[in-house]
Amino acid sequence: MTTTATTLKGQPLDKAALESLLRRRLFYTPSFEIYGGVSGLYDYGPPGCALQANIIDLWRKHFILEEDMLEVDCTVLTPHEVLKTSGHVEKFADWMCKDPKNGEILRADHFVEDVLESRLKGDKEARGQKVEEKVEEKADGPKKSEAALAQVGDGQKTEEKAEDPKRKKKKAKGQEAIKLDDAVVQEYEEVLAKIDNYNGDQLGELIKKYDLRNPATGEQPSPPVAFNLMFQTAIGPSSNTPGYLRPETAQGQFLNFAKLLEFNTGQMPFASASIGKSYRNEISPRAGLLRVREFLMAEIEHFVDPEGHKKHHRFHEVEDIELEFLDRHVQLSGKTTTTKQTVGKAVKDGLVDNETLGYFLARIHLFLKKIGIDQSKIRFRQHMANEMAHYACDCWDAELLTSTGWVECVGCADRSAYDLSVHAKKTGAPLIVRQRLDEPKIIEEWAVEIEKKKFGPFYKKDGKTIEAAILATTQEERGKLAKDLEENGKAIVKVPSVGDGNVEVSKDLLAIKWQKRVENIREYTPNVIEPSFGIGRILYSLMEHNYWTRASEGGDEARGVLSFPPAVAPTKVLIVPLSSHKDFAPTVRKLSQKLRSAGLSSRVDDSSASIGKRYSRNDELGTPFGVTVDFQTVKDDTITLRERDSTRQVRAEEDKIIEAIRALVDGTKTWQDIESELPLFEGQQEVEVTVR
Ligand SMILES: Nc1ncnc2c1ncn2[C@@H]1O[C@H](COP(=O)(O)OP(=O)(O)OP(=O)(O)O)[C@@H](O)[C@H]1O
Repeated sequence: MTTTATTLKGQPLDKAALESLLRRRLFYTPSFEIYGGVSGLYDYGPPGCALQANIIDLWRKHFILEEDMLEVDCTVLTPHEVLKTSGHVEKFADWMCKDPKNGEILRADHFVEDVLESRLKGDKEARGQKVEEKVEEKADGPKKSEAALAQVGDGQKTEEKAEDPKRKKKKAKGQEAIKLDDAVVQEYEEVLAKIDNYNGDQLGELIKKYDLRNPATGEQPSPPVAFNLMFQTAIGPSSNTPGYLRPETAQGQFLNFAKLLEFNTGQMPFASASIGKSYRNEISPRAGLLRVREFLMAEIEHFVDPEGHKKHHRFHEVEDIELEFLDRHVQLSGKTTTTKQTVGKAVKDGLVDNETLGYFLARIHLFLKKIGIDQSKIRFRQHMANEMAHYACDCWDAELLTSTGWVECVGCADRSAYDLSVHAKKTGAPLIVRQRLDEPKIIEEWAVEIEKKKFGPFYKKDGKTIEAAILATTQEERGKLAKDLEENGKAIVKVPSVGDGNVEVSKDLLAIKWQKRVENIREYTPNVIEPSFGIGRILYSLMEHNYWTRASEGGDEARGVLSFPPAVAPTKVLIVPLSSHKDFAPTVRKLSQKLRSAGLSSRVDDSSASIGKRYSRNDELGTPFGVTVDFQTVKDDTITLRERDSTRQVRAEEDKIIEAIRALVDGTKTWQDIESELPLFEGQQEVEVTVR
């Protein structure tokens, strides 16, 4: 697998050049910049919006339409009660520590990671080895990238500022070349491989054990404390309904489960899906779009019967797809080596727990491939036990390799029956499936019969608690109670909250009988498999994976190209009139109209720049096709069509060219097909031709 940051053409990635392009072309920009900006908040400009809309469009087709998912759009504002029940109020937190000298707030795991990595880097330098730029780093990686992009800072808190001068000092200091013992190097590497698995105490121990100090001040930060990532608010003017901005779209989907099941005429399995903004008050967001405080998520909740090993009826369609797996045992042994194998084998061998989970991992892979993510830069990493969210029982992340290392872009968790169960328990709403059985089931079991008239008056205020405890007994416990009642006329029931916890019951207050009953309906709480996509992270990775540079003809400055697949490219066609001659205007208008009618977005560039310059401007925007209107067009209605990556051109009548573009955008034809169908055009000289 690729491990270094390279462009699409294998060139070393010049991140600063890419970021300058993205800023210049207004893909995205720091929010509130003229007020100094706020870390972790970004606005998208026109190409960014179009790119995001196209990714979402493909996502909808690939998942919602393909699988008949039920789309919902739930509110961002969420009452406290809901997120308390789901466990987010208590557990949705990261570990944070503070520099005692300058008050800088640090995310504990990232701090440990940063310091150990810079020590390892210093060691490599001391040994005279080549030092690669941060390829195994997490999303909050090299902060310089964000500094270059954003120059953000809200002017309030030290940790909020992107271009923190102390950070520079920290980097400079962190890179000192000091040789470490081989055993220490190995230990550091092991810690880094399982960095996501440590809790707050363990991170605190690592800070002490390795004497990790903030390079900005030379101080050891305070012991890590939990910091809840949710933004709190109050709903309504009286402020008596506390709430939060949702940290995920999932809860709205769970709360609507019963209605969605009914909408689906009671059929299982089924999936709901939602696309919308989520909010997390990240401790120190410094990695551009990779870690922000407001971001677009696309989430699927696939509800499945837990009986029958969570089989999936379309698993056979994906079982031969090969993925790179990084399992939890490998990480725990301190390594990051992946294994390439088919999803079918991974499920068969138990590496991936079940078919439904495996099905979605493969479908995620296919989606990422479709939108143009580099195949050699995708891996699926299994969560380690401590790393898993409080609701998950197994979890795999689709990670993409970027210049800041491997970044989780899609999480795919088996949330078991956790969410539906806790909400049902709290509200009493039946978040269950009632399945009519094909054949009635005869069930033989111990059943409790309570003499209500005597039981209540006998136990008075404790009656309800004791009854609940008896009804909650297992079959085995009931068998023992039945035996005691039969032999002694009385028995002891464990009820911790009453008296000394041992309550005596007698056979005139209740009976426990061996009974047969017929069951026609089976009730169960479905399990949930949840693929959860962070669209911003995918979008940023897509930009890095599709970026490359080609030399201009004069050999001067290399020009950036974003080779997005036509389906996701922000604009599909650039229309370039040869000059501003008035004869071209009607043709350009007609052509734009026809492209619009064919559903193809286009932009006209009738500036006075050379044709080559105008094309290269649009190469930076990732526009895959260009058409030139010249004097020949006015005469015979023919236009040239230029393909962005090869810069090759064909020439044909307008309608044929529009049809060719349509086929190229919807993926039914390749450029090679078009070249074999339409005459090549070689009359036009391009400014840039060769790949550096
Ligand atoms: N702060 C963020 N900025 C941008 N995208 C995010 C952020 N947090 C999560 N995401 C996206 O949402 C997806 C699902 O969220 P999930 O809760 O699984 O992330 P997470 O495990 O908390 O991420 P991380 O460990 O990187 O903080 C992630 O795969 C990621 O693409």
